[in-house]
Amino acid sequence: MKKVKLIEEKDLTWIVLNREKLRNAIDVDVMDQLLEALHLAKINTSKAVVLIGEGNAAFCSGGDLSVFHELKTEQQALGMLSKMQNVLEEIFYFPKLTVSALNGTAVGGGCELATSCDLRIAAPHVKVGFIQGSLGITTGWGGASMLYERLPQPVAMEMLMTSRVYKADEARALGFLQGIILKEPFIEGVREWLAPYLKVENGVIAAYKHRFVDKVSRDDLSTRMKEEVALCAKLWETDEHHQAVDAFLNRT
Ligand SMILES: CCCC(=O)SCCNC(=O)CCNC(=O)[C@H](O)C(C)(C)COP(=O)(O)OP(=O)(O)OC[C@H]1O[C@@H](n2cnc3c(N)ncnc32)[C@H](O)[C@@H]1OP(=O)(O)O
Repeated sequence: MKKVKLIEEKDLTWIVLNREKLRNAIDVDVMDQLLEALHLAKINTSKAVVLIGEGNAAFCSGGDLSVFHELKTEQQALGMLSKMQNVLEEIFYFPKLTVSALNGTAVGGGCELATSCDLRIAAPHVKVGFIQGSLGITTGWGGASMLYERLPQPVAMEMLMTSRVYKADEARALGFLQGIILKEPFIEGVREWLAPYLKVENGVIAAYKHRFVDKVSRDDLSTRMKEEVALCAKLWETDEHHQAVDAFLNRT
């Protein structure tokens, strides 16, 4: 079974993280399959891409700790972190509208993934949090550099430094989320919320997207993300990080 599903419709391409039992955690296969799905979404005729997770418990629980826990050293971590940085960059500069539809909780790298999209919308039960700090690391996929592009600096700093987990309405008030989807089923609510964006032609969406990404130099953002990834890789090999992950994996 594919770990990432692609559903192509006329106006929307849905990219679905398909690991419900592991709360849609991201391993190396998911990274490869995300890139593949993005490539197909780029060349089809849809206007927007929606990232979503299977089930309603989690949008994405971040990196797959059951496998990434095997990465012990800075160098080992760097390879994995850089690979996902590349995926996030692809999404940030994607030539169509990109939306993270949070049908469940987004924590750690799951929040970084959501940040790479132009817009974030969520079901009311959802929680979001850059919890990396509580695991003795920082954002490792370049998510902080992107968050500083998306939110006012004090708000981004609060979310990152406190490692707090926010309820959906709190995240909406901070501006991290642009909408709360009350309608059920969630997917229908997402379609309804996005409908006004999809009334215009592809060229209009592409043009306005271009105006935004044009002002964020790719070289500059990429350099900042690489520095962020390298710093996270350093923290990755500390005892504090390994002990925190052990505690999660061995909880009773
Ligand atoms: C590498 C880049 C940086 C990062 O992403 S660091 C952040 C890593 N992520 C985390 O620490 C989040 C860990 N997960 C959680 O806090 C919770 O599972 C979460 C997402 C709030 C969902 O809670 P619940 O709905 O109560 O589900 P649960 O805890 O019982 O989990 C169900 C099964 O999924 C597993 N799982 C959840 N998140 C995972 C992850 N990131 N990697 C690997 N396995 C993960 C969890 O161990 C459990 O497995 P099992 O059913 O006990 O075998």
